[in-house]
Amino acid sequence: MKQSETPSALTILFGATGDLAKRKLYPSLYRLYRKGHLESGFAVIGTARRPWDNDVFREHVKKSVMESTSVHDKIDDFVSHFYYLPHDVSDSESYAALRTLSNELDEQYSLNGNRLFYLAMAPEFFGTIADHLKSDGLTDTNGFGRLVIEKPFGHDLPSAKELNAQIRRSFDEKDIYRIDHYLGKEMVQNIEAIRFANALFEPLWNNRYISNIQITSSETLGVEERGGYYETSGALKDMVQNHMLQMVSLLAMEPPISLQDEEIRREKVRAFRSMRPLTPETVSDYFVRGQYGPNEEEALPGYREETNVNPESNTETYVAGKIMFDNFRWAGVPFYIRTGKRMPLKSTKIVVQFKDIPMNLYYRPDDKEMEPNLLVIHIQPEEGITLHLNAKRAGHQLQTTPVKLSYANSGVDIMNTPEAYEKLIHDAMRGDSTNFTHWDEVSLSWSFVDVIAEAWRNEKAPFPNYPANTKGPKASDELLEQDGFFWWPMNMLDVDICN
Ligand SMILES: NC(=O)C1=CN([C@@H]2O[C@H](COP(=O)(O)OP(=O)(O)OC[C@H]3O[C@@H](n4cnc5c(N)ncnc54)[C@H](OP(=O)(O)O)[C@@H]3O)[C@@H](O)[C@H]2O)C=CC1
Ligand SMILES: O=C1O[C@H](COP(=O)(O)O)[C@@H](O)[C@H](O)[C@H]1O
Repeated sequence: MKQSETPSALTILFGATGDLAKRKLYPSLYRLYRKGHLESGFAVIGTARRPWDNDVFREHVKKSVMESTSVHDKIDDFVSHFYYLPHDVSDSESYAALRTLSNELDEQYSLNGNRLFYLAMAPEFFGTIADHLKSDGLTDTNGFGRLVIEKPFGHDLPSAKELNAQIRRSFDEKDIYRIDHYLGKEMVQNIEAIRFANALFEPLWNNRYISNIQITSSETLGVEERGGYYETSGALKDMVQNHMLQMVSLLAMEPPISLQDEEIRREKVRAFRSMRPLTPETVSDYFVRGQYGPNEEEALPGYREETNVNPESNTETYVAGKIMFDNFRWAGVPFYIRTGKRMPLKSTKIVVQFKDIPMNLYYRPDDKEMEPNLLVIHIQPEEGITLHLNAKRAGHQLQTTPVKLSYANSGVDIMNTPEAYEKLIHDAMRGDSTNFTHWDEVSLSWSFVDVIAEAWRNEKAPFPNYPANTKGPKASDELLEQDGFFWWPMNMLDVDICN
């Protein structure tokens, strides 16, 4: 579908007074508006319990946009499309009022009955809201009715199944858009283009030429004010079950026969299915965990000192793991992943390490081993690609020197890079579900992660095991050392910005 073909639609936002709406959703809608993607008509109804009115809500939306960008053209026209309805999600009467307002706005803005129901609320409400939307007639229009839901989708496979069954009572799978915001990131979407639009890589994309793949997503922040949620989640469920495994599946999948959403999904699901399953006995061979402790020199608290965290908490704030695929393409190639809070760097990168050449004809002046070729995909904060090669050292017949070929989204490109949420909201409006997670992917990733979570629940860890603002527990390095590898240092891999 072309960018210009965004249909007119009413967005009904549950959780309109919340943090996600303020920080991500309103600024993203404004960016879509400024780029002209909402020209065919739009209106937004925000709902939450707070007794706000349209004016208070519009001021709130305006403020959130102003805080996120220095460009504010036509902001008053933009916010004039926003309406607020105080609403308790478990109260039937609220839905009658919502239906009346929706029908009025549908007519006023000629929205053709198209509706996007965006649930930016705690997951325990998802089932109730979906039920009411159907039983109280909000889905009963001639246009589309799509349900956009935030993570977490359950906290294990049984709860995810239950939640799925609940929302499927009211919505078909094709109308359910499960958000994984990593799939909206420009360079995550670029993984497919790098693989399938270059003659150079796809022939090498297998166990004959690749020795291992490393994905790192590190954060400098701690849990901040989300201790309550994080205690029930930990890094495994917060980051690995969704974002990390999604990136793994895009790297491991077979080429799809087209870029249609169902074709890509089919290949991702096949990749998930070929991940080697773990057992309670093998978990510790493949996965390790960590929890940050205090860093007194830098006055950083440990995880156990954070608000709403149990002082004896066994929750992991760091995970490193090795994922093996039992299929022809990847047999023997480890995919290493690691993610953690309170690390020294905010950075997400993928490193594809190629195998060494079979025989070395050159040497390095410092007697070091020649470095392997690396393809580095910089997801954030910088966006780009770097290819690490070896070239002849000028003036020396037999010596090589490492060189980098870099492409970085910079200047105009980076300013035009859509925010992940902007892209995903736009996709949901256009009915493109490629970058949303299908139930099959969710259920397979929970099956994989549940075994690890269960093993860890049953065994107390020697936490804390890394000080805040350091690179994680020793066990993470050992995981690779036992296979003869090491984590490529993040700072060494920084992309050179070419303007
Ligand atoms: N914040 C973030 O960065 C991210 C959040 N998410 C997910 O997004 C969702 C929302 O998160 P977040 O915005 O942080 O949460 P908040 O706690 O900030 O917001 C929750 C919202 O729900 C409303 N609410 C709570 N109870 C009811 C009720 N009974 N009836 C109607 N409205 C109610 C609250 O408004 P009121 O009190 O006025 O009723 C508020 O608007 C969660 O699923 C979270 O996991 C995902 C990724 C990142
Ligand atoms: O979903 C989540 O992601 C963020 C990290 O996202 P990023 O885009 O900043 O990399 C993480 O902080 C949060 O705990 C988790 O819920």
